[in-house]
Amino acid sequence: MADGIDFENSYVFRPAHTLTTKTGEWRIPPGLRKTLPFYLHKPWARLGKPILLFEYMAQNCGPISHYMLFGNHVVFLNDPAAIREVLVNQANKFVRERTITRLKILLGEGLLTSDDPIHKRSRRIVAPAFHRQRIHDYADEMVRSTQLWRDRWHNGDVVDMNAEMMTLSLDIVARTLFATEVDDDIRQINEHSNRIMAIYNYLVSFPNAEAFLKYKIPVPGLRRFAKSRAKLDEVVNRIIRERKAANAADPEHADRHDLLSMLLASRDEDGSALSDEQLRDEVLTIFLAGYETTANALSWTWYLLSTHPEQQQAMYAEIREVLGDRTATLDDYANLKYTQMVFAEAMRLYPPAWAMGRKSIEPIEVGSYRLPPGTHFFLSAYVLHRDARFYPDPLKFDPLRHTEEEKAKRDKFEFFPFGGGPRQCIGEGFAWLEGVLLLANISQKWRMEWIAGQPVDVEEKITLRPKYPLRMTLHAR
Ligand code: HEM
Repeated sequence: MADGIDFENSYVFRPAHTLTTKTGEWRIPPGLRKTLPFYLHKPWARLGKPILLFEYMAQNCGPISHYMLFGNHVVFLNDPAAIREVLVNQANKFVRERTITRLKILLGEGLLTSDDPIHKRSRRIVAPAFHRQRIHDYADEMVRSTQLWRDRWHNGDVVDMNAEMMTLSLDIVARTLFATEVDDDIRQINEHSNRIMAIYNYLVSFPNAEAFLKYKIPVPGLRRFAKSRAKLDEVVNRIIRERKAANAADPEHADRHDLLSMLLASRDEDGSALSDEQLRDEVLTIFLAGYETTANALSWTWYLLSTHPEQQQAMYAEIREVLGDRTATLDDYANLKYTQMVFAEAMRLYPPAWAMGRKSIEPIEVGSYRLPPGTHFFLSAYVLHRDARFYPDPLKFDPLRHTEEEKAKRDKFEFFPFGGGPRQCIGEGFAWLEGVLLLANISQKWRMEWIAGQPVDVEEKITLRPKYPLRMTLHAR
């Protein structure tokens, strides 16, 4: 907790205290004295900038802090042991938080949005599509896409690297999920999911949007959403229908080594498969969860490399040594150690899934506190990864923080860009492989130079996007 603040007499802060209600006695962490909207005039409580709020809470109230919002208790955790309690040890006492459950209006009961028991079953059925061996099949497609991409650039081109990574990552998802290039269908999925993501914050804040949608009550933002969702349904359902028909006609070639083949073939222990509706939900979930996160991780990596020529050169030296003029493939992954460390360090500073939330359904004991059911818990990899208690000189880009030796010293929840526990990212292996192979194959041919003087900031939407274009000059090697 910050020194020198008189919590007892502060107008902003309130010390830890005991609260007795009809349902029990609770021990509330230190935090804000009044409900959050009361402070909206403060620079740290600006709408749409929750990172500022979380940083402020962690700095002033310590690793476990509290505020009230619309009658709900909200707790922010900035402590690895407390985060482990929520994500792993007491995971069964939590459900998804509203910022994610609201996505159900788009993703239905897919892996990302559902709670147990639906989640457990989906995870069992979808898991084989992400097994190590299977991900290795996808590596070829990742490499092929990247090769085509890097050959399209010209020496001296100036590009917005975020736009480039979004399109490349989309191509990779299209090839690995549907065994197709970015054709008209994929473009439509992309366009309509982007439209929906653009109004995501509005959708989250809209009270009872589900009922408005169900009864087709005409509200402009929701109408736009419903239109895009109908288009997405049409395209995704058609892709699934056509694939099923093709498989029925030619069962021998049903496995096209893509994610969709795996989802169609997967069975639960009792032999049951995903229904058409579940297939639609999972396909859209994997599409959305899989492409923007990786694209943002890579965009931030290029930004850091282009502004740190020494580290960019060190990575290139490794790539030359491991590959010579060969293209990096799956077998090279393990030897591209510095490249892996660069990707890790970029995700430390700019974790694409910058925050996670849970809502408790039982009393929760964490640290020396006890919170009632219905409390919203938030944790942020962005805030914790930049905490000097865990990373000295935290803003310095230093890939050597991720050597095997350093990693062995670290608690899992000091570096958790992929979360943890039963909801840990199912695509983590996929993302590491895509990130490292793409960095190696592009760096082999290109050096990036940052164009000085541009503004750089984060935009904390559902993922951590660059707020402005990341413009850099490409130099052929
Ligand atoms: C750098 C890239 C990525 C990052 C940083 C990332 C991060 C995360 C995180 C932190 C979670 C857990 C959220 C929570 O606990 O609330 C998650 C879940 C998930 N991710 Fe990823 N992800 C990435 C790439 C991918 C890819 C490539 C795929 C699929 C191809 C994917 C699919 C999913 C799915 C389906 C879930 C929900 C899992 C569940 O709840 O069982 N992600 N991701």
